[in-house]
Amino acid sequence: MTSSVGFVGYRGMVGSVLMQRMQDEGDFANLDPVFFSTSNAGGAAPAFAEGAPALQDAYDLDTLAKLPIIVTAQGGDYTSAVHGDLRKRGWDGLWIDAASTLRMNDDSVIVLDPVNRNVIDKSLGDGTKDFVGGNCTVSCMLMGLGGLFKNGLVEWGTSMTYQAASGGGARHMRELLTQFGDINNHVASELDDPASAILEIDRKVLAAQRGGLDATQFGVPLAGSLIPWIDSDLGNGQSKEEWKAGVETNKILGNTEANKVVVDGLCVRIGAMRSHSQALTLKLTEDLSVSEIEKLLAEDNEWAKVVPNTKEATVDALTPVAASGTLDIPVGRIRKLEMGPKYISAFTVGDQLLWGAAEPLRRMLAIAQGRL
Ligand SMILES: NC(=O)C1=CN([C@@H]2O[C@H](COP(=O)(O)OP(=O)(O)OC[C@H]3O[C@@H](n4cnc5c(N)ncnc54)[C@H](OP(=O)(O)O)[C@@H]3O)[C@@H](O)[C@H]2O)C=CC1
Ligand SMILES: N[C@@H](CC(=O)OP(=O)(O)O)C(=O)O
Repeated sequence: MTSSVGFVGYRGMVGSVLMQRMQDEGDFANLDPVFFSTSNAGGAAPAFAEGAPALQDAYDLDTLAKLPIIVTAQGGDYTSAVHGDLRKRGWDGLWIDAASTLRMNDDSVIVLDPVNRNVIDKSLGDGTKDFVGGNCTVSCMLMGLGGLFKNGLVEWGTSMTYQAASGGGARHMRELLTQFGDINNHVASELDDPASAILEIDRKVLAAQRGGLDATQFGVPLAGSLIPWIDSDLGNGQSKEEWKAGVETNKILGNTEANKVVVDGLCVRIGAMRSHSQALTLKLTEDLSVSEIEKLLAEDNEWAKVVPNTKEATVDALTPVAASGTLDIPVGRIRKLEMGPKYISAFTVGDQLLWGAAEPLRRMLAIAQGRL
């Protein structure tokens, strides 16, 4: 039996990845989609959804309230504007959301079913109605390192991230590419001349970065540089993105104050396109061998791909270029650190639009409909 599902934000960047994954998996055969728009109510539904009604007004609570399930990738402002009012009028459908707005509410669950299917199933049984995708960095880390976190083998962890431009949105990705192009244009003639002096090229690049690049989205140049701060300043030296690592990891795992794992580190924006990477230092609760650790990680879920800790395998398979556009979460650079037998390093990469955003929502919808 099919049921109606409302989709808000279907044409945005995260929404488009979600729609593509749903088409790839044949999900639309199992539901009657109703598409919403904040800007084009009455317009045509997307071509891939044959027979779907015209676009509905995403702020029309009467229409939204008729649906048993709403999936939104429209963003936090939309969630804030609509979710509370819908609930106030008694709507008790399932709200599946990509935005962070509701994530840390007591009555919401952060969804990442390969890691916390038990938490999801229990909360569905208990009547939870709000299911929210996790922060992209946290979700990608837990997909790669689930075998350690889920088995209670991590005493604490620190993650140093290398986050892609896509985390800011589509305009940020465009800005990065424009900056790369502008930098190249500044030194194109020198690059064409093999005899030109590299220090002169470097001087011109720096001059462009310091004054000649459009940095409207990121605020400062990203191309050929990096930005060691992501999201807002919490006022205690920590960025909001860094705070999410600890609180969301523990909420996803269903940990309590008694068994909470401390996770903290620095979050850094780099000039990658859509895959977030992170270098981790973990203190384990046991002295496990590297091969035992690799086995636990590889066997935890079908997407975690252990990369042997060799130079060749690492540069080939453990990069944003290798991971982007795939559901694989490569995890490598696993070795014992000099600090002692319980201290290990790891490096993991994941497409932040897939496991970092769209895929957990797609799978939550399938779980809610009893298809997964
Ligand atoms: N970017 C990311 O990495 C992640 C984002 N998220 C969450 O998802 C939310 C949406 O993010 P994202 O998909 O990047 O946002 P986008 O800006 O790509 O899309 C959001 C909305 O903008 C409107 N829009 C206006 N102009 C265009 C256009 N030219 N093309 C497409 N859409 C347009 C659409 O609404 P309409 O059709 O109604 O006009 C669309 O649904 C975020 O706010 C965040 O809460 C979560 C995890 C990761
Ligand atoms: N903050 C993330 C992207 C994101 O949307 O995160 P969240 O879903 O936690 O707001 C980044 O910039 O890479």
